[in-house]
Amino acid sequence: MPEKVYIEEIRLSAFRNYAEAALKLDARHVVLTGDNGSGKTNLLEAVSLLSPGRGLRRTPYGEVTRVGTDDAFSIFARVHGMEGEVAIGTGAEARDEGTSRRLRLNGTAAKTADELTDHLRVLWLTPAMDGLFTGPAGDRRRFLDRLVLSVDPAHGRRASDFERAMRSRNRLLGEGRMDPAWLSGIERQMAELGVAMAVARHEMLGFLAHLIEGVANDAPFPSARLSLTGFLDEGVTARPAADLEEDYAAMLAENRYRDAAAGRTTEGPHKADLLVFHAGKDMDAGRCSTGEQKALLIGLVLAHARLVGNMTGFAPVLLLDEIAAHLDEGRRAALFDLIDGLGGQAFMTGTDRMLFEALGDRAQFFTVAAGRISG
Ligand SMILES: Nc1ncnc2c1ncn2[C@@H]1O[C@H](COP(=O)(O)OP(=O)(O)OP(=O)(O)O)[C@@H](O)[C@H]1O
Repeated sequence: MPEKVYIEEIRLSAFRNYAEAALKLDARHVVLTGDNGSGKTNLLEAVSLLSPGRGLRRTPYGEVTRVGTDDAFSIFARVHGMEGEVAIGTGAEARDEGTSRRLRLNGTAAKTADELTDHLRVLWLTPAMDGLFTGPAGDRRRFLDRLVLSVDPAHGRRASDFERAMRSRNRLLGEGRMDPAWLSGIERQMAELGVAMAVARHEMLGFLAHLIEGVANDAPFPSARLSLTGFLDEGVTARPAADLEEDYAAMLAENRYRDAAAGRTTEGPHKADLLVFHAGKDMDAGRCSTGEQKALLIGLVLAHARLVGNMTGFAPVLLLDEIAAHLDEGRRAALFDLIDGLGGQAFMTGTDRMLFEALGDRAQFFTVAAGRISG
């Protein structure tokens, strides 16, 4: 069983509907119940900001800061982390800050938010992800990239470097500057980064497939079969990276005039799509029922959590927003056992405390009402 990482304390200031709030925790799971709009998801969002990126809602930081306050939001947490106890402080520099936040680890300014992954990994499942299988490919790509990022923090840097190179290429093409030497240099860089991204994504699918295979057929959550399409496809696993880079660089060179006319790069890792099949029914997830899709998603997130635990030796912190709402009693109890079996700390929300009864004393229970938390 992987070691447990858990949040011992979290304090919020000027965060969403919280003026000030503090939560002291032991290593158990955390159940937050309260009415709609009371602040349950906001609290999960604060925990999600203990990982790199913009958190589970991906909103600009200016919107996160409490309306009507002059000070920017801040979050402080004490975590029993992967390298022992750590104090994490984060928040926006200024009230209207959109895209950057400061981060201190044990009182010292961190160079990049990636340093957070040395201490804890945070994974989440929210109702906003319910449309994942039927929504745009970009959402599924982002979902997959987050999976990769949680075991391979360098994936984020590769993706942003690729984006930057692609923007330079698009700009040159858009301005009609068809300088072959300059373009070839950029395209070579795009090829290296793009193939590395594709390989990392395929590797993640391989790991997950291996893990899912080991799950019994009668498990309460159906198994997913995953594949990638839209960029290099099967070739990624079958051929050496150097050959794939050659192919992609050649493709980019050949597409220059077409891409100039389209105003964008038409082929690349930014065009990939994650295909999800309900393995038991051999059915495209997008055509499964709402309940089946939710169950598939839960199964996928739990498999991912197990993978992170196996690969790092530490169980991730799980944020499960309204996880119990649409499950019958038997499935709920089975879900809690599965979550507990992962060995980490899970935060779960719902409107009704009764839904979480089967957790018993495996969880600490809190009530949230209008931006206040009580035990
Ligand atoms: N920047 C902000 N300043 C003040 N309040 C905000 C801010 N952003 C969001 N809110 C408010 O926070 C409230 C709580 O939202 P939250 O999503 O946490 O509710 P919830 O308890 O998860 O509810 P539900 O059960 O409906 O999902 C909402 O009423 C929202 O308007």
